[in-house]
Amino acid sequence: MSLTALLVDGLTVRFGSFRALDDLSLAIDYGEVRAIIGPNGAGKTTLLDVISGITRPKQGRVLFDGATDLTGLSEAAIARAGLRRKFQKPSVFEGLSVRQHIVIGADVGFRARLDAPALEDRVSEVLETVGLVDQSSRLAGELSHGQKQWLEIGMVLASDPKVLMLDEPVAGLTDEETERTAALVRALKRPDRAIVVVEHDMDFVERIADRVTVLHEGRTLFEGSMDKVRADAAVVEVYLGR
Ligand SMILES: Nc1ncnc2c1ncn2[C@@H]1O[C@H](COP(=O)(O)OP(=O)(O)OP(=O)(O)O)[C@@H](O)[C@H]1O
Repeated sequence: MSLTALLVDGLTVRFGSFRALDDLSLAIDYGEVRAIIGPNGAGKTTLLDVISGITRPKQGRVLFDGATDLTGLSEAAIARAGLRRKFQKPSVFEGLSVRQHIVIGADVGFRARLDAPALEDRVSEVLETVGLVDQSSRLAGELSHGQKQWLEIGMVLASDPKVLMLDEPVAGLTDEETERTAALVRALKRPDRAIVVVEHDMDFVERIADRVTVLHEGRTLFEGSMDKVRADAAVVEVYLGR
């Protein structure tokens, strides 16, 4: 295993003549929680779209685990390699139970198929981690917005991802739900996993991120701890000061 989980190398994505990503390079290590922040249109979602195989770059590549170039692979192949994403909008199956969701996540996701007892253990462990044990037989459609977010995190977690991407995990959550989500994200940290979080809630980012990358106009404006990010004049100018 390489120390670097994701090496983003000279990525350029164009929509017409507009560069959503402009020769962007950055590295994300195993063991860290990395927040990607920046103003609307900075390219955060586009970056996740390239990593997860939804958008093809015009130039550049994304190396996973020091060896695999993701930019030529399908979304399914990238997911199978262990890179998983929770999208911004919750999209649970309203008529399936919480438990069934986690089984689906474990079953379709697990790189080595689990036998029945191992699957059972995995599902129980994930329900415990995301705090939904008491809700396990409820229908997903009956859950609160926060619980739906945790359920979706549970689904991706069930596949034991090497790279976990969370797109705005606390948008629309109450303060208490946001706090619980921060504790959850910290609990998902592992030496053999990289966690990448796109978020606009700076207090949340401060609580979860080991390092923060600030994007602006498709490029890295600043990278460092949240303390340093808050103190950087250029970041305050284009984003935090607004
Ligand atoms: N399919 C597309 N076609 C044309 N333009 C696009 C497309 N997808 C994104 N863009 C543009 O690329 C730019 C970067 O968008 P992106 O969604 O990556 O920004 P973001 O940093 O995630 O913003 P936000 O915080 O608002 O989610 C935006 O100006 C957006 O309008």
